[in-house]
Amino acid sequence: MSILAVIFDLDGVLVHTDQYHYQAWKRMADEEGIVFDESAGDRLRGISRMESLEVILEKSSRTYTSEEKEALAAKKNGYYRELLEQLTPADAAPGSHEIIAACKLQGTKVAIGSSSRNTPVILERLGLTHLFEAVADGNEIDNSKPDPEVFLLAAKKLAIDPECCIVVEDAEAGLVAAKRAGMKSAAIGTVINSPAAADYRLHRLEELTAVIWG
Ligand SMILES: O=P(O)(O)OC[C@H]1O[C@@H](O)[C@H](O)[C@@H](O)[C@@H]1O
Ligand SMILES: [Mg+2]
Repeated sequence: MSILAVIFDLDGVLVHTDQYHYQAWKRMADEEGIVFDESAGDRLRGISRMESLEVILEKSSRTYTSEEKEALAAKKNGYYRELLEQLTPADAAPGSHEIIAACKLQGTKVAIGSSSRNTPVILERLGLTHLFEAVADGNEIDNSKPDPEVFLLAAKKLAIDPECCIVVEDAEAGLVAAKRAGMKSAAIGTVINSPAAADYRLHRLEELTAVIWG
């Protein structure tokens, strides 16, 4: 089955906002006196804001009410949005423009499949919004990765069969979601070193051209 569409995860694939997520959670965790480090940060890749908070609170000695949790998540998102204000088109990950341009040239559709509710803001700041035929994000789904919902929604918006899509992901949760969606997957970033459910491993985004077109 040939590949007719590429569905890109956003944070940690097309832009380094995975680092901003980490910094914003770290600021919140420090204020709460909760231990949080980069390996814990890797567990948050791909999962929703509230699920991320639950992972962080596992290390807390006290319990939080749901109102307190909402307040902590909102605080983190405020810190994160402050960091997003620094983003410019120059912050698109190396190779992003090239791989999107190659897809356009070949007639391969491109979409975003992200758990983030900040996706529209990030794409705007990067000046990338107009390049995607479909965007599926955290504002439109009930279940975040590893559930396949966001990728299936992207494929539906593209009107392309899931089996003709390849997902590019930096998160274990996202690779599992791609598999559950019946899609191919390519891992990039630190996840390439773990026994993830990926069909391909990329050291650079440009390597995707060889995966799709040989
Ligand atoms: O808080 P946001 O922007 O809606 O992001 C939700 C999730 O978006 C994903 O893209 C990130 O990998 C996760 O770490 C994050 O928790
Ligand atoms: Mg990601």
